[in-house]
Amino acid sequence: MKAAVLNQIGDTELELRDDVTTTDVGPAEIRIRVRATGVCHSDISAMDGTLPALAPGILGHEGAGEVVEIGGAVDQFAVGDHAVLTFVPPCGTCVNCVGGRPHLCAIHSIAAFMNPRFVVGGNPAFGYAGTGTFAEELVVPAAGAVQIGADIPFEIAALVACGVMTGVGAVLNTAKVTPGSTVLVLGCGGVGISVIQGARLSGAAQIVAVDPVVDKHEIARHFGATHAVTPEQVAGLHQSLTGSQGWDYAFDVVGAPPTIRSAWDNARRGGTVVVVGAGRADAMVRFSAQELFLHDKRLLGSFYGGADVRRDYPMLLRLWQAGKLDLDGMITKRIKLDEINDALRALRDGANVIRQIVTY
Ligand SMILES: NC(=O)c1ccc[n+]([C@@H]2O[C@H](COP(=O)([O-])OP(=O)(O)OC[C@H]3O[C@@H](n4cnc5c(N)ncnc54)[C@H](O)[C@@H]3O)[C@@H](O)[C@H]2O)c1
Ligand SMILES: [Zn+2]
Ligand SMILES: [Zn+2]
Repeated sequence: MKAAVLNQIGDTELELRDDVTTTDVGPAEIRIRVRATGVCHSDISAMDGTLPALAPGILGHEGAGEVVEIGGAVDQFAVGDHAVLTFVPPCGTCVNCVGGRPHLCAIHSIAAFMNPRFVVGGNPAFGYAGTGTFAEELVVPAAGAVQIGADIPFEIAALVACGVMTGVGAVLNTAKVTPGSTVLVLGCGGVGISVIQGARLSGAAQIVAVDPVVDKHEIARHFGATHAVTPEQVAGLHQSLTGSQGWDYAFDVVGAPPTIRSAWDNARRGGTVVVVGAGRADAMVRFSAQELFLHDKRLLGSFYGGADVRRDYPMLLRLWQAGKLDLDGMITKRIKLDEINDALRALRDGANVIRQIVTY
């Protein structure tokens, strides 16, 4: 089959090949024919070494498709089912799963680092984050997919698998934004726009979107931002909009020390700071020992939007069906796998794209 292969960490291009295969479907696994996948910044972060990944490998982790084969012990899927993938398949029995925090389950994620599920030119190759949706087919544990209705377009379903779950989930599950509150969102990519939509759904009274790419400001307003500015303009709004008190909630959706620091500085005393952006392991953010207690702020990390995928994927798709969550509008461009390197370049260069979707 066709797939885009990352040969080594540090490569800026993926190699398009048509001789890629998967491993056989194990008893507790399923084979999915990928029908749509988004391109997320975390794919670029795998290529440049910001986030852990193994090479050779197949990137892509925001996908949806059709079940085409099931293992002997799988009873929750049938061939022909439509499904959304997840890069954190919950094992169901570990302390995190039992404790109601299945997005922190590491059982399948660790296994994915040890068990390559692709074969490229006769050699084993890893699926990024246990997935690998830049391939026409992939094999995942049955827990790595959630069944959806056949009436939901695959491109809409794909968005939910990472960006929308992460962004809306950071608002609803992690921060628990309350009606009437004020929200600052740093970064207006696919995940940041999802944070803006989550804040709008939560009834936030003021949503200030920040992005250096001015063309994204109008898009941010379309999705619910009440104000949209460049990073340089934040200080002015801090004064004029919040009376120099700061915002109730501040989200970093970039993952760089300056934006994390800005989220902290711009949250009000007693406010909530949420780090959604995924930064490098060696990038440090400085806080004084005094400010951490004195301002009584909540500094929260948000991994995968605190997702309980079996609860939250259907919830997000119901919101879309009800016209309350705009997913169609997040698709800037539909492309074929052959154009994947252009799409990665556009995202890396900060072009005016929210989500580019590969359809198969
Ligand atoms: N927490 C998680 O589990 C999780 C899941 C998915 C993605 N992520 C991370 O979320 C981040 C966003 O992902 P994305 O796909 O939306 O990326 P993206 O590239 O589409 O968007 C990032 C946006 O940040 C903007 N930006 C750059 N510098 C800025 C600054 N100084 N101030 C404000 N905005 C700035 C860019 O112009 C761009 O619009 C990435 O770090 C990604 O790896 C985290
Ligand atoms: Zn992602
Ligand atoms: Zn678990």
